[in-house]
Amino acid sequence: MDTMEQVMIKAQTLIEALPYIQKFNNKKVVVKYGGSAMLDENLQANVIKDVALLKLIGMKPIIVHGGGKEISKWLNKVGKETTFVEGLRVTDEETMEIAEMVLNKVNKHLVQMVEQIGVKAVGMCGKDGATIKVNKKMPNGNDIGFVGDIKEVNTGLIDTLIENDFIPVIAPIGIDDNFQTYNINADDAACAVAQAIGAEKLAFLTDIEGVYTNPDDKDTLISVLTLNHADELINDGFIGGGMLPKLKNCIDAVRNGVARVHILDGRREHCLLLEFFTNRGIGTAIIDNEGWLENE
Ligand SMILES: Nc1ncnc2c1ncn2[C@@H]1O[C@H](COP(=O)(O)OP(=O)(O)O)[C@@H](O)[C@H]1O
Ligand SMILES: CC(=O)N[C@@H](CCC(=O)OP(=O)(O)O)C(=O)O
Repeated sequence: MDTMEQVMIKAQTLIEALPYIQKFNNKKVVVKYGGSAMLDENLQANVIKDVALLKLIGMKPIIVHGGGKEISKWLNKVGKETTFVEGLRVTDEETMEIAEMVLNKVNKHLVQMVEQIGVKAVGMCGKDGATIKVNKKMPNGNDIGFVGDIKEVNTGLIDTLIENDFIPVIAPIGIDDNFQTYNINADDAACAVAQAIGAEKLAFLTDIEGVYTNPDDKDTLISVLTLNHADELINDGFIGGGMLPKLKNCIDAVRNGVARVHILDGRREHCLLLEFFTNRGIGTAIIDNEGWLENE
C-alpha cells in the first residue's frame, strides 16, 4: 500500500494536470504512432492506455499509425528487397500488397487493444470513405512506385466516428482518382489529418528523445524549436534519415494552424501523459516564431 507521502504526490500530479485537462476538453488531438516504439508489446499497451485516458477525460483523440518496421519484416520473410528514397519506401505492386496487409493487421491489433480497455475504436485507412485522396509522389522527379502525395483529406468519416464516441485508428493508405491504392508515409498522413480536422495538438511518437543538433550528443536535444530554427537546421544539414520528413511535416502543421506540435520519445513509458499533463513537457515542441510554450 502507498505511504501517505506517495498518496500526496499522486494527488499533486492530478492537480497539476487540471489546467491541461480543462484546456484540451473536447479538443481533437492526433497521435502519430510509429517506429520502434511499436515493436514492444508492453510499450504498445502503455501508449494505448494513454490514448484511452485522453478520451475518457474528454478529449477527442485520433490515432494515425505507421508500421514501417513490420512491413520490412514481412517483405524480408518473402525474400523481397526493400529500399527507401528520402525516407519513403519504394513501393512496387507486390510491396503495396504486402504493405496493405501488414498495415491492416497492425490497425486491427491497435483497435483491439483500445477496445480491451473498454473504449470504443474503429480502424480505417485512407481508402475508407475516400478519406485520403492522393496523387503519385515523385520526389525530385524519381519514380518510386505507388507512393502517395496527399492532395485532400475528406473528414466526413473521421468526424462521424468522433461524434459517435469512437477513437478513429487510421492506417496510412490512400487512393487516387482511378481507385489505385497508394502507400503513404505515416507522418505525412498524420500531418494532413491533423490539419484537415483542425486538431489542437499533433504528437509524433518516435524512437528518439526529440530533435538534436547532433544525434550522437545527448546534450544537444532541443526542447523548443521555432520554425525559423527548424528551417535553419534542415538547410544546414543537421537533420537526416526519417527525422527529415517528420520535421518538415511538423513545420507544415504549425504553418497550417495546428497550435501544438510535438516530437516525443515513444520508447519512454507514458510519454503522452507526461507531455500533455505536466508543467515540464518532454521531447521537442515545434512552435511558430512568435509562439509561446504552453507547458512552461
Ligand atoms: N537531428 C536529428 N535529431 C533526431 N533524430 C535524427 C536527427 N537526424 C536523423 N535522425 C534520425 O531520425 C530517426 C527518427 O525517424 P524515423 O526512424 O523515421 O522515425 P519513425 O519510424 O518513428 O517515423 C531517429 O531515430 C534518428 O536516427
Ligand atoms: C511511403 C512509405 O514510406 N510508407 C511507409 C508507411 C508506414 C510508415 O510510415 O511507418 P512508420 O511511421 O512506422 O515509419 C512504409 O512503407 O514504411
